Amino acid sequence: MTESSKAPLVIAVDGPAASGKGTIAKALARHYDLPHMDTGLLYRGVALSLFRFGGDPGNPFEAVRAIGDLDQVDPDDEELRSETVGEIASRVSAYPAVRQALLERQQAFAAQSGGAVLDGRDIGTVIAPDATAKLFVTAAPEVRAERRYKELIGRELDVHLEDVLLDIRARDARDAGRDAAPLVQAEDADLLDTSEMSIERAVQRAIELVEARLQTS
Ligand SMILES: Nc1ncnc2c1ncn2[C@@H]1O[C@H](COP(=O)(O)OP(=O)(O)O)[C@@H](O)[C@H]1O
Ligand SMILES: Nc1ccn([C@@H]2O[C@H](COP(=O)(O)OP(=O)(O)O)[C@@H](O)[C@H]2O)c(=O)n1
Repeated sequence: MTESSKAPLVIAVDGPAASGKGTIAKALARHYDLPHMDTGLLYRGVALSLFRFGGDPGNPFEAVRAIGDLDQVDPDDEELRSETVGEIASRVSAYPAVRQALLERQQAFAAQSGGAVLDGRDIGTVIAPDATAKLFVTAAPEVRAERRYKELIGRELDVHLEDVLLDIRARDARDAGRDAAPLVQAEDADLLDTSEMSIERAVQRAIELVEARLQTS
């Protein structure tokens, strides 16, 4: 096969909350000079619109309607990355109609001609099942809670470690237990447990895993 006929490099990075998947996905995008999509922001955007405009996250129709307001959500809005919005995102993301309505833009991003890196919960299983490399990034819940706690404290938010751990456990259970595109490691994904890894080590390992897949693709 000649260089020009090679399939574009698509990297799927999935995993639970605060496992480090976003950090790894961004680093891979930089390393391979690829565009990156944080798909969690789409679900968080829907959640933030509902939260701001008083919509009911328990109502799938209202959640689908909020997708129409996504373009008005400021990606730098502080609230977008809050635990409250993450919690609402995990509720609305369980609705098949919400997932369906967000499917096309994620698949279009994954299918762009130059390749792409996407991170989320169902990239390797649903959005880009033919991705060149799939990583399932995880870490122990206590480690993830500590990381998220530090991140929130760094943004001067008033949070308690125990509450962050409870939120993370609740989100894990909901994301893994739902019927629609549950959080699950794709059969052909490489597991990357970052519990005892620094960011640098985790990124280095992620690159090694992608390189190994490139050798065999
Ligand atoms: N291996 C690691 N060691 C220590 N901290 C990490 C590691 N990976 C990520 N972090 C930090 O943990 C927090 C959550 O990481 P992030 O990549 O946003 O997770 P996710 O996208 O899975 O929610 C961030 O503050 C990030 O800097
Ligand atoms: N591809 C995706 C990405 C996020 N989500 C949902 O959106 C929520 C927020 O995702 P996120 O990736 O921003 O959350 P963190 O892992 O950064 O805390 C998750 O708890 C999932 O319920 C999803 O269902 N599918």
